[in-house]
Amino acid sequence: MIELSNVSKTYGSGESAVHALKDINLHVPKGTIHGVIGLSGAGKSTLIRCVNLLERPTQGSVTVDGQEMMRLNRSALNQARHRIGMIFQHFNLLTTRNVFDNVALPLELMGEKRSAIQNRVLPLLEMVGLADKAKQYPAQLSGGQKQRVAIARALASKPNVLLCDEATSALDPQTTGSILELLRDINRQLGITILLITHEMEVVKSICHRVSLISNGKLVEDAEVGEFFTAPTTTLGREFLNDFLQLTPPKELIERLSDTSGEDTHPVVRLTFSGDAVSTPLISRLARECNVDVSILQAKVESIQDRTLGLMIAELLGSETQTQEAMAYLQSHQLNVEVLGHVQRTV
Ligand SMILES: Nc1ncnc2c1ncn2[C@@H]1O[C@H](COP(=O)(O)OP(=O)(O)OP(=O)(O)O)[C@@H](O)[C@H]1O
Repeated sequence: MIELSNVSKTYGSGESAVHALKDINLHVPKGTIHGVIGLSGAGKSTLIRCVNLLERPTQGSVTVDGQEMMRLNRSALNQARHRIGMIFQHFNLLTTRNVFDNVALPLELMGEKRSAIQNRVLPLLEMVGLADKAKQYPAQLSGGQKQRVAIARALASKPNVLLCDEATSALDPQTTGSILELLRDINRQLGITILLITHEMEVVKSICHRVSLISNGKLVEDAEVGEFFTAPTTTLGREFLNDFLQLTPPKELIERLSDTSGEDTHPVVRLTFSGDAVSTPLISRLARECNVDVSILQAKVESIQDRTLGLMIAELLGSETQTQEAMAYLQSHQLNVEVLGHVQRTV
């Protein structure tokens, strides 16, 4: 449904040029929800705005629903944009128009008759749960309600793609949850393909089927959500995951950690495991087969879509050779083992 091929975007030129997107390839199949996550300044907004040509790529091609967007003339581009809805972090509602008239706006611009507008807007307001707010003005609404109006407005022209630019970033967690639920319903009931950008893993976990990680203008990971949460392939991906899971060693331990290993130290490791490994008694086997004791500092199990993810921070207690063997043993059982550092032996 959405295809970006070798898309690059450079702002400015010469010494002040900013290469916001570098050779991006992205495929979002029809009916799916695809998240693009990245740090501030990574290029997320630029990427999503290239889909409906609010930003024109410097290079590459953008295809939406079979139409090559950069080849369209002005009027064909306008037509194509009717099929691509968009919502924004700060809602972008017209403050002088009431809820009904905000939702009606795209239909008015398309030259629809008042009766057709009435027939379209009222069911949309029902759908987003704001049928009783039609006459209210944006200033009288909460953030979540404003975003619902923006969603209804984005759906007014019956798009088959919805672009969400940090749509929940200005909302509290509970309201975020209800907006994400609405987006999921829209995807399921209307079959609308959704491309969203976010810096929040929670958003990706809640509704996305697939996710791409963008860093410094490049797509560095592209995976099913369950795969990304259980086995990110880049350091940045792991950082996002660790921040999300809040699995960081206690402060006292961080202060004691050193990079240097030796016979008088033992390693502190972060273990991530999924699938069969979650239900396998690996820790007791480690004691039996490698003669290494495990002191668990933190542990949790998370459900990510259809997968279970286990996480643990632990000290491995044994000689240097034994702990090396233990780590190799864990890796051979598909655990991701990350050495956080080494602490002086106290036992
Ligand atoms: N109109 C512009 N002119 C010049 N540079 C720009 C413009 N828009 C964005 N940039 C630059 O392009 C890079 C990517 O910006 P972009 O807004 O796409 O990132 P982002 O990931 O959406 O960031 P954030 O999460 O902070 O919104 C940044 O270095 C930014 O300063």
